[in-house]
Amino acid sequence: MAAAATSAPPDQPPLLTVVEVPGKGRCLVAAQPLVAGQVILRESPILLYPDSPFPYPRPPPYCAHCFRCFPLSPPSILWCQYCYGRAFCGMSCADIAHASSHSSYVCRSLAVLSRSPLVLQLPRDRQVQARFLVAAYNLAVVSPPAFQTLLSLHGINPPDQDTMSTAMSLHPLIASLCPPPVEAFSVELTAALLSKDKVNAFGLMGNPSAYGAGSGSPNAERSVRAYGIYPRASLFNHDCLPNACRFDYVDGGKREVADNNTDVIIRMIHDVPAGREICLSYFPVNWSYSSRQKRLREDYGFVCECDRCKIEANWSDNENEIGNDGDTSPHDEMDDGDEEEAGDECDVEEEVDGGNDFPHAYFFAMYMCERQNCGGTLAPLPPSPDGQPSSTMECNVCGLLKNADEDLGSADKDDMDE
Ligand SMILES: C[S@@+](CC[C@H](N)C(=O)[O-])C[C@H]1O[C@@H](n2cnc3c(N)ncnc32)[C@H](O)[C@@H]1O
Repeated sequence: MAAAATSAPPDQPPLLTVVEVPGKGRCLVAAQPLVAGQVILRESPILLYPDSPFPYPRPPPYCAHCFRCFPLSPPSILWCQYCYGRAFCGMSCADIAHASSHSSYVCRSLAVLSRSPLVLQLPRDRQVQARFLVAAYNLAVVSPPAFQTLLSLHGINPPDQDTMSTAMSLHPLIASLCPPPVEAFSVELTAALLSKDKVNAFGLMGNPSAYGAGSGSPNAERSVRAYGIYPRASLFNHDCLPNACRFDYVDGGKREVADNNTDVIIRMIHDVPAGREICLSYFPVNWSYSSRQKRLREDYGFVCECDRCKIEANWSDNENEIGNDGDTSPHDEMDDGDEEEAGDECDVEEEVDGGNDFPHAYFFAMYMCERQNCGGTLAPLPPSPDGQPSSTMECNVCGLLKNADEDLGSADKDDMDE
């Protein structure tokens, strides 16, 4: 086992240690006891790209740099003066973007791709993958060290058939329309990048767009707005009963302020002792055993042997398929979850009542969001500065706040923060 400390404030001991475990690769392990609600990692992305097909939607729903929703009125939108294919919420975002995520390479590429009939007839997922490839090759130009970091992340090697065929279809398109100025630009590199994206991208949840479907409705659901690559957060392995979960607050903070609103924040769900591996769930925790196993095998290349899977492997098919009503639209913890491929739900209430063969009933009762079709996980808000634990639980998908037995509603969060 090789170990290396993760970064922490210089004057404080590290919270997490990287450990190499055969069969799992790198794992993040608690370097000291960690408590419920504790923020164990806050990290900015090295790469971000929108979850939207071509062409860029008009009116644009969010800033192409900070990904915050444009305000309803008056919409202060600044179009890129070169391609008119991207809009920013002000000079500050536009200036930063032109030096990074919207460089002249991206500007030219997106302008061409947005008008290409070949691209426009691709399935939506492929178009989003084309956006990822442009963003990834751009990273090689604007930040070679960050590109090397991207390449150092885990990927399925050799890439699976699906990734290889995506690479074969997108690579020539990107090569012929706008070849990126990158050494080693090849279909193999394109496939490797797509594989890193599949395994490591986190979906950033936005509030409903000011212009989009459901706008203005208090019941409108949050949905994935963009994807980000976060190198340290990518080291968390999966467990079907995670002890930590991720949060993001894309629409939070002040517009035009570099306040890292696209950071990912990992918080502890409950206390763990030093030495315990810290894991996230790569998709909603209420997926059935067969859906979880399928996703992990096909997209992440491993067979899950966590404690929960060991128990559920012995359940009858009927028990595993409980709650298969087919109308779920869960949002993945790490990515958007291909809603059409979303897993069957396990009917939690039935299993909680069921008793002995469901030892993880407590987890579901305590840490699953109760809102229908949400699928989010609850973690306490961070402890107070003097270390007092918070009794308020927050859902990492819909933002629901719940205090012991009474719901506070997400609208009350700002009051509580003050
Ligand atoms: C996001 S990466 C996590 C970090 C990774 N272990 C590494 O070395 O970089 C996801 C990959 O980690 C491995 N992995 C994650 N959870 C695992 C688990 N519970 N059992 C075995 N392998 C796992 C799989 O190879 C998966 O594709």
